[in-house]
Amino acid sequence: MPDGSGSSSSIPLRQDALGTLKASEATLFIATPIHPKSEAHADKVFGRVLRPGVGGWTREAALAEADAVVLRAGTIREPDLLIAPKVRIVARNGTGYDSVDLPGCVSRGVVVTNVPGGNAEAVAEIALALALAVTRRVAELDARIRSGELVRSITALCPGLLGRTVGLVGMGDIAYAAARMFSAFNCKIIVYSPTSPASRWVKPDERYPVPLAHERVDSLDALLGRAHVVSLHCPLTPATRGMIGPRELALMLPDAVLINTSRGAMVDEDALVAALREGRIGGAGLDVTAVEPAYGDNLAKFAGLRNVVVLPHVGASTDAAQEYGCNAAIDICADYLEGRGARNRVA
Ligand SMILES: O=CC(=O)O
Repeated sequence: MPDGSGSSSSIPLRQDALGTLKASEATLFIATPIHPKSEAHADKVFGRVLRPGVGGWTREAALAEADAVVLRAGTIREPDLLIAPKVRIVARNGTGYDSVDLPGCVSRGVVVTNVPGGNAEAVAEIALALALAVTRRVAELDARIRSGELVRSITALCPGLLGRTVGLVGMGDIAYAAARMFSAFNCKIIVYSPTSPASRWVKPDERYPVPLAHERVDSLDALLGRAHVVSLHCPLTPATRGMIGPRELALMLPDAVLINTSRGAMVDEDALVAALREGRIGGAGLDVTAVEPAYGDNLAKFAGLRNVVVLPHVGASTDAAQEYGCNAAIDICADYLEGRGARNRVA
């Protein structure tokens, strides 16, 4: 994963070729709707804000005019870049940037940025919510009583979360926030990351003034063999795509629960469904699926599985996270166009 210090590409940046531009005279393209307060912020900062489907603008026409793009949901791919000759920056509100064609941007001198950490607490909350929902059978029992079934409490026994071992894969801001939250349930935190330095896990920060008790394990296999909850918190890269497949599922404890709030493609869903159907693991909580949106046929494979809770990729969808992250992406675009550099640059 890039370190955020910018790429060393020899391709000249569009910004350098075109010179700086006042945001108040520039055009911002907001690719998909963002938090209403951030929509208003964009209108204040930029001279013109274009939104597909608003004021007669199509996505194509707006891209052709835009100097900068703010991306929340959706993607910016090669065909978009081909029709966006003026775009100098794509600013993603979010941690992941797999939705942006990075090589395509780099080859055109377009800078890409993200907002790391801006939604860490929000995503961690959803990881915790999913872990509770699955280990306490919340969604299953709700669905059963609503369908008219009389459920006696003695038939609803479950392992619960208190004191269990939570294995976090990844050591970024989201994993850190998740570790703090799971710690409140007296969980033992074990973490595995092939790449991350662990500095902030031992140095308290202002939000968590005591060092975070955790044990770092040196392989994914070691984590899978011990964790009652396995929670994924790494970016989707060629190395992490399909990282949880049949072999890894077979290494998990028989009552273990898999939580994925990162990217669906990190899990081999067919192997996961087979493991769940055969009762080889305890359950799964998925905020992300291989094919999104989680709707209609995309969800068919999970039909009838009571031990799975699926959400429509809402980890980052709190008011606070969205307003903060979208405002940050807008400000990053303005700063960059006006010559103050590209904060959180990933390409
Ligand atoms: O999915 C959400 C993000 O990338 O922040």
